[in-house]
Amino acid sequence: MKKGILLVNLGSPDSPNPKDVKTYLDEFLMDPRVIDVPFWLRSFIVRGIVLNTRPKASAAAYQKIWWEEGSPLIVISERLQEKVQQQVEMPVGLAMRYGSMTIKKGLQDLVDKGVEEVLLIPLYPQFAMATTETILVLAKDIRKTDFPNLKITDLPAFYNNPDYIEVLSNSISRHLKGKNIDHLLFSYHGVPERHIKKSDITKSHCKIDGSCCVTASKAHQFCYRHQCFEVTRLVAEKLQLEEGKYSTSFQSRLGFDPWLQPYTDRTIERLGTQSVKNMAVVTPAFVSDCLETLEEIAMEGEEIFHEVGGENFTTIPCLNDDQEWVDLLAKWINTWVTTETVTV
Ligand SMILES: C=CC1=C(C)c2cc3[nH]c(cc4nc(cc5[nH]c(cc1n2)c(C)c5CCC(=O)O)C(CCC(=O)O)=C4C)c(C)c3C=C
Ligand SMILES: [Fe+2]
Ligand SMILES: [Fe+2]
Repeated sequence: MKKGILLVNLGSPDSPNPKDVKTYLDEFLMDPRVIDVPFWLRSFIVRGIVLNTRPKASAAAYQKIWWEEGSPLIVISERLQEKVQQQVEMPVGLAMRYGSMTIKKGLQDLVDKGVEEVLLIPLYPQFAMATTETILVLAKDIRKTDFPNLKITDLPAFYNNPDYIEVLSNSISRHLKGKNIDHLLFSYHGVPERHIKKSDITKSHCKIDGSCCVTASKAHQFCYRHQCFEVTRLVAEKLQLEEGKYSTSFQSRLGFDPWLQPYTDRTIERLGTQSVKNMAVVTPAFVSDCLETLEEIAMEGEEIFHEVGGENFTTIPCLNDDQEWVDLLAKWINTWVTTETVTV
């Protein structure tokens, strides 16, 4: 069977103009795994409220980070795709969950090249229903309706894979070389607390208290919160970070429901106020730089830090098309080719 790879990332608007941003946000926020309330309520919230104001504000933010070649997230994902393609002997495609580069087109391109078996790689280290799950569910629906003979296997969340932790740790070390950092903040994209409870396969483990995420449970296979704290713990161990000199927070909350805490903006403010002068932020929920890293952290985060007296603020780039990251993806792909299984 001829094999192929489909890398899948989140997606971006076609342009940073309010009209394109609105189209993109409509598709994104109407996804029942992103805003997980009944359709009528989601329509009311998204189409009746959010889309009346947010596209203009989001477009202004996108305009600050947009590159000549396009959206950073898309351009970086394309660079990654090209580099992975150079390392493996089967077609490597790229698709986005939202926007014009659809999963259907990505699968069609592979099928047109004679591919019969696809390894789908969601470009997220941690599992979340708003990211990995929505990709897998959509890909399976598309397979059923359009490509019934195509075999699809997916790469599971790789948050605790030792090679991934090493690549991430090496990248952090490289970007902090020669810098004197008082505090390293691991900032992950937030999700509503409700999402964590919904993904709990035991239905009783995740209480989002101080202990559930550090108490072993099979719920952790799908617990975004646990997986984020694990990345921090494993990287801190690898880099021998001193207790108290690093912490975890969650960014990009939207709406009024409780989201995972502590919140990144308040954490940066607190650290700056508590006399941290030199801080760095790493964002391991994203493998490609995007609006959330380039604007929310590198611009807004830095501004908050300086306002409260902080001096040096370093935003560590995502893995992007880092050669060690490319090599690791190629290693996972080649393992799948030779063993027919994917375990990370
Ligand atoms: C209820 C809303 C949202 C949930 C839940 C959510 C989860 C989530 N998102 C990412 C990764 C990215 N999100 C990005 C942008 C973005 N996210 C939301 C909302 C939710 N995300 C919105 C409305 C937006 C658009 C921008 C804005 O208006 O604020 C991006 C950047 C995309 C880009 O084009 O650069 C990424 C990447 C993860 C990993 C995640 C859950 C774990
Ligand atoms: Fe998001
Ligand atoms: Fe947990």
